[in-house]
Amino acid sequence: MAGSLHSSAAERVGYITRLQSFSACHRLHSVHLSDEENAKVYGKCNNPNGHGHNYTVEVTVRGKIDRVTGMVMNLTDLKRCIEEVIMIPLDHKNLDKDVPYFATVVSTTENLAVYIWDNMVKVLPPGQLYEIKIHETDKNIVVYRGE
Ligand SMILES: Nc1nc2c(c(=O)[nH]1)N=C([C@H](O)[C@H](O)COP(=O)(O)OP(=O)(O)OP(=O)(O)O)CN2
Ligand SMILES: [Zn+2]
Repeated sequence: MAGSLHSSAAERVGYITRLQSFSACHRLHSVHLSDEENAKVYGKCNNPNGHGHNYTVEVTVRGKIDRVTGMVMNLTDLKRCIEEVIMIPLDHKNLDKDVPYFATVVSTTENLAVYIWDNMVKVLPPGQLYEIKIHETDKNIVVYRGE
């Protein structure tokens, strides 16, 4: 088809997403703030006893749909990456105490998305990671695209 965006020679781009749920506890507390400031900024989420979430992460990869395989990437490979980057270090963990990154970085969902992004790019083919979306609760959702 002459002039078509998707002539037979063109490559099509697709987005594939895999969902992964995990459970973890945390406390919102910044090392850059006093105890009083922490209590004021984070309220109940600064309670020293912490609290838990059942997080759901959406990992989206963008890439050319390979003509031969029909895939952007094999979802089985993405599943392996998610196991390594999300499940092993984060599931059933205390984010602040068990994950060294969060010793000095406050464990907000924004920072959790950055942590997952930074580690996911290390195990995925270059330039393929498109988006990390985290559902912290049914109502609280964070998106990070590496900016
Ligand atoms: N910008 C951010 N704000 C807040 C974060 C965060 O990660 N980024 N996190 C929290 C708390 O950790 C916690 O997630 C809040 O939980 P909660 O208020 O219970 O969640 P809901 O709003 O969904 O609950 P409802 O009380 O039913 O509305 C706080 N802020
Ligand atoms: Zn929380």
